Amino acid sequence: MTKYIQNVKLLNGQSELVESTITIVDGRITEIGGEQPAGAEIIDGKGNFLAPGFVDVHVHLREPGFEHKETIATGTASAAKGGFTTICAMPNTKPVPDSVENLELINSLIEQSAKVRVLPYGSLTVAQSGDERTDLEALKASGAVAFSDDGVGVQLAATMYEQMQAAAKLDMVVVAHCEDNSLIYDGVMHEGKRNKELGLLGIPSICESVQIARDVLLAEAAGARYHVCHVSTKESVRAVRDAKAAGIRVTAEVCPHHLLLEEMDIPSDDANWKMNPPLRAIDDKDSLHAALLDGTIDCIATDHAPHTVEEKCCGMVGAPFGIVGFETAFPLLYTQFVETKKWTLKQLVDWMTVKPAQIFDLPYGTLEVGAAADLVLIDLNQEQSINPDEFASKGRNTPFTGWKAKGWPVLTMVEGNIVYNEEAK
Ligand SMILES: NC(=O)N[C@@H](CC(=O)O)C(=O)O
Ligand SMILES: [Zn+2]
Ligand SMILES: [Zn+2]
Repeated sequence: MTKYIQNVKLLNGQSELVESTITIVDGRITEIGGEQPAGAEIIDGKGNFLAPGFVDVHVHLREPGFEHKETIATGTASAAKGGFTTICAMPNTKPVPDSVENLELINSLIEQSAKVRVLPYGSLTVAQSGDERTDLEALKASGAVAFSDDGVGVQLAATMYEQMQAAAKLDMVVVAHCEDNSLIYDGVMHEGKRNKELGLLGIPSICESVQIARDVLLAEAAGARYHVCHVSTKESVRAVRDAKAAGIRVTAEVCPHHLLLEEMDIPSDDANWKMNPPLRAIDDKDSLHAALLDGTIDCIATDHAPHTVEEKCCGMVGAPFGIVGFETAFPLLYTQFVETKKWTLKQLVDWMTVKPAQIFDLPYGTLEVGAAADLVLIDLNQEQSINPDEFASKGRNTPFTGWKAKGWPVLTMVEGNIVYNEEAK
């Protein structure tokens, strides 16, 4: 089966858009800029920008166990609509993928209903309880992309150290949600200025940064590959930067919301602004930008975390942490940072494709000949305002309602198959 996408613009190494074509045979890219092959199915790119499908190494699909928030079907439909073609699913489901049996159950659910490529994490501890360690070798053999207890921090240094040693033997990455439970202080937002104005308890920056500082030293001692989730504070940035300078094998991700928002943007006690880690101070936000630009932070990940309207209805105190991310990530980052010339389009695309793929040795996020034809066509001129009622996700929990943005995906393909088409709406 041959497909030929004509009339598209591709990025070159100088971040310029150049007219081209893509030929796909049996789900793989076979030629870039070639002539139309005889008998090919023709797809008109209509002059839109064509990028590698986005790779998101931090997402929550909620199934099994929390299908009222999201399912693999709705979560992957949301990913496809946002231009994501490979996503790594976090293990805070019920059951937790802490055994071969549970991971195989998740694999079979993915097989049944995923619209994009889903690579599941295995957990670091049984039931993510932080006590009993999981069998990482068995989880790897059953297809775990990496290991994480995301949703909670690993409290005991020895547990983290021993799992890092086990992961190092397997040449696998340990992925950490860094949060010291003794430093949460029942907070629901950042401990700074805005929480006092709103009369809400705050989570201090050290809650995150001290655990990162601990972990990079453990990773050094274990010789492990260590990846930090959703970095949010300037002290965390410094810990990662210093660790990299010392030759420790650490990588890090940042979420769109931490690049776009800070604590003072929170309009009121509204749980659509509640996520973990919380929106920090403006100098934290600035340091995240500097860290992306200097390579301290390697990539962008959404931490797509859907919850129900009922759970998010009634203020921050009772609500769960988390906001959705797939369908707003690219348009917001493109509009706010590429259109304004802070970043090049190539930088943004690399942070959402090859950079995350490299951390996990994934062969995705590239348009090279021979690669899987995972791609997204994006209309860079189309402007829309964000309306959660139009999300393919079950989640409506976003702080970006009403924001105007350009750069909307119009067609997404995984292995040459169309998984989202704006025209089919
Ligand atoms: N980020 C969040 O605020 N919430 C995530 C958990 C997590 O990523 O730590 C969730 O699962 O809802
Ligand atoms: Zn987390
Ligand atoms: Zn998460």
